[in-house]
Amino acid sequence: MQRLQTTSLQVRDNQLWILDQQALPQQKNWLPAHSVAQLVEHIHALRVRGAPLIGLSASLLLALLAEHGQTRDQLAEALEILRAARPTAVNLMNNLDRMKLALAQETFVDALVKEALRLVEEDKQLCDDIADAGSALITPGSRLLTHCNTGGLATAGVGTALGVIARAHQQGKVANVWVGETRPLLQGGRLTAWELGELAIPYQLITDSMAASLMASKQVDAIWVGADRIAANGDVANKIGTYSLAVLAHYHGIPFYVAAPHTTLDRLCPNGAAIPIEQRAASEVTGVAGSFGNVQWAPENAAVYNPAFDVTPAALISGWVLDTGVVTPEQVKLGAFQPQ
Ligand SMILES: CSC[C@@H](O)[C@@H](O)C(=O)COP(=O)(O)O
Repeated sequence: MQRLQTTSLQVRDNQLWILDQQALPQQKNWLPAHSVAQLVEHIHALRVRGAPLIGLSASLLLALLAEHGQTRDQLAEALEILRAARPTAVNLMNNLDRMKLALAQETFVDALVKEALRLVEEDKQLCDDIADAGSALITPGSRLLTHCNTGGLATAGVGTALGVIARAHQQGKVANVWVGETRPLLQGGRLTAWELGELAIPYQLITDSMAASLMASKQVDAIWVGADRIAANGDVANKIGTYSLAVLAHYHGIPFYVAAPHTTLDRLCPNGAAIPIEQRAASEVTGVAGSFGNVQWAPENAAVYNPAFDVTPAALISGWVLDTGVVTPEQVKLGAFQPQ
């Protein structure tokens, strides 16, 4: 396969490499994702993360394995293992459905490579289209709040919610970005803060629990988040903490927007209650481990609840900003996301 480089994925020497998003921003380590076992482990450890990126990395790996001579049966098995690597983000399943069609073709090696590269190119365009549609909703002088990381690290392009913010910044409309640190794994504090710094966009980092008082003191004009899955009724699964921001925004009369590509839509999922929510290890809540060091603050064997995502009901969302344009609450009620 040709050489390929996005912010956090690389194909070189006919192998897949990933930028370790658990070590950022302190370390910039490119790690091998040469086998299904390696990539699945990276996804579980959130070294590869962000709904679009997970789907793209799995598709690229399948194509590379095909080029390395794996049989159709081996690839079909690999595809199913990759599909199960992350339950909440539907982009993975959507991308792999397309790869499955390519695998069924007679010249499947060629078809898989072309399809994986097409998915990467499409994702860049989806991000650009979301950024165009979303930035039109942002008024000059805006103070925006975002959660988790939805930027170039999480996609092949400029990102989703963060792409909107970056585009609006280019248009001179962003006064400040409030970045929620996003406990427990700090995707906001580590990744979004880093990306905003690289883009020279003014931001201030807050702990998640500071959002309410910021809104009460009228320092937030709009909230922009991404999505891991959008159900047919408009409910949205996204990083844990998104729902509390939506409730707070509703109370304070602040617009709350969800930005995502159409590959995040799951028309067959009737509502948020049907979205599987990944539960994660207690150790993520009882302390920190990894490139920050190894610190445990909770008592040994503390009981922990650690869902990775929550569901924001459609009723709290002001608009779903897709690559196809802005979908309003009225359009969602009339069935815009229902099976076609
Ligand atoms: C463009 S990324 C969209 C979502 O995947 C993002 O908002 C999010 O919740 C990411 O969670 P993460 O667990 O860090 O992958």
